[in-house]
Amino acid sequence: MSLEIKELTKAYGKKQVLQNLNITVEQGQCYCLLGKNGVGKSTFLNCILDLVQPDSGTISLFGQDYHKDSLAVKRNVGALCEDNPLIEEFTGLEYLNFVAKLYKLTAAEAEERITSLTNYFFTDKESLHKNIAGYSTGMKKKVGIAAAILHKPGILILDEPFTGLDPIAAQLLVNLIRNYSTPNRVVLISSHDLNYVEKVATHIGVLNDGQLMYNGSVQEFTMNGENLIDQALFQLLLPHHTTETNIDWMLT
Ligand SMILES: Nc1ncnc2c1ncn2[C@@H]1O[C@H](COP(=O)(O)OP(=O)(O)OP(=O)(O)O)[C@@H](O)[C@H]1O
Repeated sequence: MSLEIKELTKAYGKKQVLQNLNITVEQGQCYCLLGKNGVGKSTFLNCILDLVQPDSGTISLFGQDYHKDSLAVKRNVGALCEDNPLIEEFTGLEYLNFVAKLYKLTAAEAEERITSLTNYFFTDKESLHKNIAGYSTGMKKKVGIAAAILHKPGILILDEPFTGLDPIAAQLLVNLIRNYSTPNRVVLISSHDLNYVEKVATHIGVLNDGQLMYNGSVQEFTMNGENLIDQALFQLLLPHHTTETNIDWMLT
């Protein structure tokens, strides 16, 4: 068992966001968490990353939990957070080298991995010598993704990884995620980009009202490919969606 979340509960003030969530993601799986805006996907991922303190519940990664040895757990996790915090005064290369040092990569490892990842994602190498502050959203995202996998973490957590990427970069990321999902690793993604989710997910979780409305394989979710993921998701969520306001004024 690789990533095991039991009875996870989180409220912000009176707003109950997660209620007794139970999720297990096994090695080799790419688990994609779906759900409407504000349903708690980032909160859930941030609890796993120890960035948000849950009210109750346990989180165990490869049998270890944060209470026993938080550094050992964090060494084995790579993350792209939704707000993708980088050090904007650094150039892209400086930032990636800084992250490589944090993870104690050797100079040779850092050189090899940073060169290959930047060659993979960036056609404009010049930009990597410029400050991140001047990067576009997509360029920042590529740096954030490269930083997340530089140390080859056993658990890779990506919050909205496709948002802001151009179609070519998004397809490169699809290929990278597929290659990264080896039988000994866990990949956990939150995304609204169902076309890309379709290409990488082995398992799906649908969060709604603090709980999982679906938690299982893609095959079962799509009825062995009879539905696309977006059709299956609409069927699940639309009955729970109310539109109280009409917008007919726009028609005239
Ligand atoms: N630090 C915070 N303090 C108070 N409320 C918060 C905080 N962070 C998130 N929330 C609230 O918790 C709920 C879940 O937010 P969260 O960002 O986890 O949702 P999400 O599913 O990731 O949304 P989206 O798909 O729009 O990114 C929202 O109602 C949000 O307003």
